Amino acid sequence: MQTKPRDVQVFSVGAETLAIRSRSWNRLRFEIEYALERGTTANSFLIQADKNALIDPPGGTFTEIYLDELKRRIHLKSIDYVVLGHVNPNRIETIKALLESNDRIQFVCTNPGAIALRNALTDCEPQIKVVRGEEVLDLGKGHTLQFIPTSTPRYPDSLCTYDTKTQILYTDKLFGAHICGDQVFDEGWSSFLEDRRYYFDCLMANQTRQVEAALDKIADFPASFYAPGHGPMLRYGLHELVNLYRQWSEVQTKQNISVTLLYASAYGNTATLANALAAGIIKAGVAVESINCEHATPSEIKVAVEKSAGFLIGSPTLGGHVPTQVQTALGIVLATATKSYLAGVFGSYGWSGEAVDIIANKLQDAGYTLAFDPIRIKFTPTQETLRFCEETGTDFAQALKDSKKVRTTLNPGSTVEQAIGRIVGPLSVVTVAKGDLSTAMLASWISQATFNPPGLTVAVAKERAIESFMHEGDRFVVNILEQGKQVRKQFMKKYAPGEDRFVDVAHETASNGAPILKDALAYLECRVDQRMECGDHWLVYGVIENGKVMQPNGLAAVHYRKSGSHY
Ligand SMILES: Cc1cc2nc3c(=O)[nH]c(=O)nc-3n(C[C@H](O)[C@H](O)[C@H](O)COP(=O)(O)O)c2cc1C
Repeated sequence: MQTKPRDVQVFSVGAETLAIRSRSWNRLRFEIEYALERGTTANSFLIQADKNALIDPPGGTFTEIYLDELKRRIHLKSIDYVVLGHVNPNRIETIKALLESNDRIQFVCTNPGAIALRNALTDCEPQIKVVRGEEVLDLGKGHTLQFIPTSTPRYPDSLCTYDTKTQILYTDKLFGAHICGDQVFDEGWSSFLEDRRYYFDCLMANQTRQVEAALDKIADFPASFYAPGHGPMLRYGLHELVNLYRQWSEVQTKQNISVTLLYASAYGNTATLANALAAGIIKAGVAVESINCEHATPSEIKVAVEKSAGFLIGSPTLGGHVPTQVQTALGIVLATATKSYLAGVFGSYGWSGEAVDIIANKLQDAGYTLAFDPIRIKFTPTQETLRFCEETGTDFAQALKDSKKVRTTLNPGSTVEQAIGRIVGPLSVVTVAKGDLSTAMLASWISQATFNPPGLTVAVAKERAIESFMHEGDRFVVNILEQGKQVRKQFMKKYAPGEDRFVDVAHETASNGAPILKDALAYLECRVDQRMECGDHWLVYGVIENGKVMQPNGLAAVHYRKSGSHY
């Protein structure tokens, strides 16, 4: 893992335009969108024309190094505008520091952005230019800024900005990726595809209606490149990624089952939990429609609930209460959803946390089944609690699929199904560990794939918890089990979200960090080289870097089946 200190990279990306990229080489935060651990960049931009505009200053972790670098390029006092693609609590620290040097700054943002900014800056009266879409901002020297509000549940104040001179479209959250590196543009763009897809799955897939609307809006602006808030700029793979965003969105819209995810979040903690739950649900092939209760109309909520088979309600506790907007949403749910809907409740709290219990009790009193114990998380969620939420989301989706009796496309009892059942593989336990987290999966869809380099493939169901630990560059161990030994039993049971898979299992740590089962016949230490999306599974190709036979006289346990419709 990289241990370089944070730094700031400055690069000219167009006439009078600098990209100022604050870089974190390590995982920046716990939110699941950072889980691939490739670091990130917080991209800010400076346009120096007759007037000077700064776009998207970074969050508090970068304030000092960012301002030091910025001061080398411009007197802070000569900044006229700060354009905000969205306002979040994180960014406020840098905004306050900018205001201390220059109280003349005019902020440019949407109306929800202005409200958030005024709430966060209680000890001053920031000058704000609210944009709704028709306004233009003339900076001189040909730089005219146009604004495109692209509100989403997660970022209701989201704003894209277009500069007519450079034809740069500043896309903020859209088209980002959490990757850190020296590369400013996306040369060899397809090599970032896994990161972009992961970012989409975590942040966009639960709000595809709004993402598709945003894509339609920005399509009208001829862009030389897209400048997202995180990761490399999009020049070479621009059209391809826009098409992929459409395709990935369409996959969600076409799912047969959907869940409505209703929440409110004053400080972002409940929203983070909502995102992790959504990622777990989506991974299991069930669509999610996220609704931020603070910004949704009653009819939007009603329509979403009517279309779905289950709902989740998330709420912080504020002043011992459920915020009014969540209460209203709850009322609509109670009036709309039949008792067959599967339900779940979650929320972040500070000390008493009544909101979650109030909602859970109301739902239970009304006769709904809660699919999991209400999740209450104190203040900011940790890496473990977010994993727990993700797995809970997956179980929730599975329960819905079971209740709807979603079947494989194989015809039970057919000759094809029986023939497929004759495909055999070594019964194994695949193990992984990352930071404090570890997990395992019983697997038999494993096969040697290459001689040079030595490599194998493992088919991992999309909803499997271990899937999140098997991205490019991740390490894993295949423990091949021995015939006649009963190791498999421990791994055949159904685990609760976050449950430790290694209790009472003799194991040690491989040089790649993953657990080796001491009772295995042999083990192979692998590095994920590629993964391929194949229907309901990911086919993971791993290069074998180390391995050992532990029982030289033993035989591999082989899994014989009568039918190809189960493992
Ligand atoms: C004005 C205010 C009132 C709060 N009241 C309560 C409370 O009564 N009980 C409680 O457990 N936490 C309370 N909290 C703590 C929040 O629930 C906690 O910060 C939580 O993480 C907020 O979740 P959010 O980020 O999703 O808004 C309060 C926080 C604030 C700012």
